[in-house]
Amino acid sequence: MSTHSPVITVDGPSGAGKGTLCMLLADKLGWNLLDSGAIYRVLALAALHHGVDLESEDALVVLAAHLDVQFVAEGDLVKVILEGEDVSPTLRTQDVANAASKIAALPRVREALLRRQRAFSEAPGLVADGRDMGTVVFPQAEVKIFLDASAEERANRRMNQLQNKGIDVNFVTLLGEIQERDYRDRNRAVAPLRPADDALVLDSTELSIEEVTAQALAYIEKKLSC
Ligand SMILES: Nc1ncnc2c1ncn2[C@@H]1O[C@H](COP(=O)(O)OP(=O)(O)O)[C@@H](O)[C@H]1O
Ligand SMILES: Nc1ccn([C@@H]2O[C@H](COP(=O)(O)OP(=O)(O)O)[C@@H](O)[C@H]2O)c(=O)n1
Repeated sequence: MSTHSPVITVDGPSGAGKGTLCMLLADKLGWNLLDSGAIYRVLALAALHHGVDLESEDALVVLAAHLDVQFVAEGDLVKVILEGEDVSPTLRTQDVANAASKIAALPRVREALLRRQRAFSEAPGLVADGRDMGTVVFPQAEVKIFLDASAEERANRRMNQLQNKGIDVNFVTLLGEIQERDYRDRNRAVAPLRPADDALVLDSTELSIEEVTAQALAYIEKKLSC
């Protein structure tokens, strides 16, 4: 018999702080964590490795069905192993992000990845980070948060993040890429980026990570005690 485990979804555009918030929430609650963007990124990387055309939906669906990926927790970090190789550093590059956003617009690719994402929902609970967690993947989730911030602030955060890793980036290029990805994510025909009707919309433009976490935790406490 399958038992029901609670789910908290955090959706929003790139650089809004979803990954940061989800990691803190999963840690604080002792719940499982799903970084659904990593699944789209890993499929994009597999396509690039195997020379699969990013517009070939048929080939991508086959690749998705046979995707050999493992997420291995190591302390605070999650190592991503694709076909036996640790691809964690490559996975976070802008090239892979842009490729992920292209394949994510294909309906049958999204369909092929649904079961893999839902399998993360296990006791004692799940914190799910993505674009369509509250609208499509876990529409029954007990708590839904949509985390947003201005495009400029998100590009700034991403630039600092990349610079801290020693990667030199140009703010204007980064902002352009983020806006292009936002546009594709918000306007695709299937599972577009949007807040679920029952989501709390949190604008983090003027908020610190601590303030966002405190507001999210207060909302979660209220929703889970109902
Ligand atoms: N509220 C915030 N204020 C300032 N920086 C933030 C905030 N939230 C996250 N960050 C930083 O912004 C960067 C992007 O955050 P991340 O959690 O990866 O965003 P997302 O998962 O939405 O793309 C990280 O370096 C993170 O430390
Ligand atoms: N649930 C999800 C998660 C990611 N994605 C796609 O995958 C891309 C990479 O997602 P990500 O969450 O790793 O990206 P960032 O927010 O970290 O920049 C996004 O731009 C989306 O196009 C999606 O379509 N649906």
